[in-house]
This record gives sequence, structure tokens and C-alpha cells, in this order.
Amino acid sequence: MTTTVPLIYSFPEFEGVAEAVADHIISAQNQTLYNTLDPQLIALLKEEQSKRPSLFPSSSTASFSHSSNNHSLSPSTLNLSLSTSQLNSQSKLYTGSLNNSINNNGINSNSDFSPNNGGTPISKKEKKRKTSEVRFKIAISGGSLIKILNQGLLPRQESIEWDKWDIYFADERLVPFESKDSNYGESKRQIFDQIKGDKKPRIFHIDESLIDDNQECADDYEKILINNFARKDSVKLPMFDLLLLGCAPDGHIASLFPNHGEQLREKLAWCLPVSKAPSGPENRITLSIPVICHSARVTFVVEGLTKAPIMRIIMERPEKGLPSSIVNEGAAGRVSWFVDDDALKDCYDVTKKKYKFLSIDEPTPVN
Ligand SMILES: O=C1O[C@H](COP(=O)(O)O)[C@@H](O)[C@H](O)[C@H]1O
Repeated sequence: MTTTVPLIYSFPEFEGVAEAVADHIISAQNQTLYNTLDPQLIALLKEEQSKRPSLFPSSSTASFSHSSNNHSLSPSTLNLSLSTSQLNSQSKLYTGSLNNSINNNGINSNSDFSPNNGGTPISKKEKKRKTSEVRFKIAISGGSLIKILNQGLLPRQESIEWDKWDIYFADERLVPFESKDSNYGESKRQIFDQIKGDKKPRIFHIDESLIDDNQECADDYEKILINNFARKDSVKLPMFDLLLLGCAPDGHIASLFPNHGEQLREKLAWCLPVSKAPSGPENRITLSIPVICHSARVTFVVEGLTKAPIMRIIMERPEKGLPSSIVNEGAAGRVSWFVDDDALKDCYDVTKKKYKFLSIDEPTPVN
């Protein structure tokens, strides 16, 4: 393995990390939706958009999984003609032939009815615009990242266009959503339930009824990804606009563990079942390394003294092949790290950068 140096933004305090990560996410949102970071241009483009009829009337039922939402991705709505195993074998190079009747939203376009417009038929022109609407596709992790997002994003909601976000999960622990260990459950409680206004993101979480079967749960989540990323075009891998990862003291990222070598070498599957995880809930699902490395931006957020030893290995011993070192290499040029000084305390050989705020003025430090 060669040594690839990712961007490392360092912060004296935890609070600084949360503010900068929020700025980074909002900048990625603006870049994705408007292809610019210029606030004046963005304001103009938004004004233009507001003159057009709404493509996606605001929704209060914004959470998607195969079975938990009857207007979205239920198997019957999807009319999937392939079995899970067929999908698995085909998932290696999706041809987009799953079902032409499913549009970008995971909504059955055969019906010619939008789910939220009170049953009014939609015109062909509208349909075309709908399919080409740009959305911000972000995958988030659980663990400590959720608190960072709570602290960083919630005060910035005026800059966030929630209704244009598709939120996925980098991994999930297979526990009931009500458990504090559930990545979706905790994000819902700490972030999604705190969203102001009626413009909600679309959230793609696992099917809670499958938590006792990690293979089926992973296949099911992979199907969601296939329908959303590979239905229209033939794509080998989904591409998130931004993928946010943490890193645990034992070196696992998402639910990819250092000692699970076979999973780290997976080349084809998008989503993997995980059994016998050495820390936390044993059964999980996770995005694979190729999916993570294919993201437009991969961002690690790591803070706290307990992470100092692993940070040293990641940054100074890439040859050890920790999951994050594989990503540093595989997504070279698109990886950034947001780390506080505590977590960087044992790293002597890294070049730290000061984060430059792009979507708001830099916050003034409180003395
Ligand atoms: O188990 C998990 O751990 C990692 C790292 O969590 P952290 O609390 O140490 O930041 C997390 O990114 C992942 O989503 C989660 O399932």
C-alpha cells in the first residue's frame, strides 16, 4: 500500500468540529444542488426554482424502507421480478432493468399519481422534470457522529434544504429502532425529529422487521440502493454526494471491522451482512469498501482521546491495512478528516490544515 495523505482538518475543541462538519455538509449540498458555493447565485437559482410549480410537494411521510412505507418501496410497489439471490448475482453490474415503472423517488410511476398531490394526475412534462430533479444524496454513520450532526446541523437549518436530501445509512446495527444502539433510531430522535418546518428529507433506513436475519436485511437494503441508484442507468456502484464516517477506537468504520478481512476484500456487493462484530451489537449490515470509495466525498469525523492510538496507526502506519487506510487509498483526493486535537495527540507525522468555512462566516471563538 502506498501512502496517500488525506486532508486533515484539526480543531482544538469538539464544538469546532461540529460547526465545521456542518459547514462542510452544507457546502456539499450547495455544490450538488447548484454547482456553486456563491451565496448570491444560489439565492438567484432558488428564486428561479420557486417560480416553477413544486415538483415534490412537501411530505410528512418521508421515511423509506421496503416494508415500512406503503407509498414507497414495498416489494409490491416495486414489482421486483428478480429474487434476492438473482439480484445478488446481478447486483454486480446493474443494468437498470429492474423495473421501468419505478421513478427516481422510488414511487411507482405506473399509477400516474403523485403520492402527495391528492391524487391529481401529473403531466408528462412534469414527470420528465421530476425524474431529472437533482437531489443531495448523503449517507451517514451512527455512533458519536449523530451528536456532532445534532450540534452542527440543527442550528443551521436555514441553510439546509431538507426536502432535497436523500439520507442513507453507511451501516446499521440490527437492533429495534427504539434501542439507543440503533443508528436510524438515534438519528431520528436526535436529528430528523428536530427538523423544523414541513420540508422533510427522504430517509432510507433498514426494514426493522428483518433485524433477525442480517443476510436478508443486507439484501433488502441493497435493493433500496439499486432502485434509487441503478434503475435508470447501468451503474456498477452507487455514488453518494457525501458519505460521513466515524472511526471507533478498535478501527472499525461503518460496520467494517479490521479483523473481518474477507469483508474488507469484497469487490462486488454493495451492502454486506456482518455477524460476530467484536464490539457493540453483533449483527449488523454495512456498505462495502467499493461503495464507500466510490462516493464523491468521503468524510471522517473523529474526536476524543480514546481515538488517539488508532489515529496514529491510521495516519502513520497505512501498511497495517485498517479499513480507514483502505479508504484513504481507494478514495484518494476525495477524503477529508475532521479531527479534534485530542484524537490527533499521538500523531507526529501528519500535516494538519485549518478548516476554511465556505457556507457561513467562521464562528468567532468564545473565550
Ligand atoms: O458501531 C459503530 O461505530 C462507528 C464508530 O462509532 P464512534 O461512536 O466511535 O464514532 C460508527 O461510525 C458506526 O456507524 C457504528 O455503527
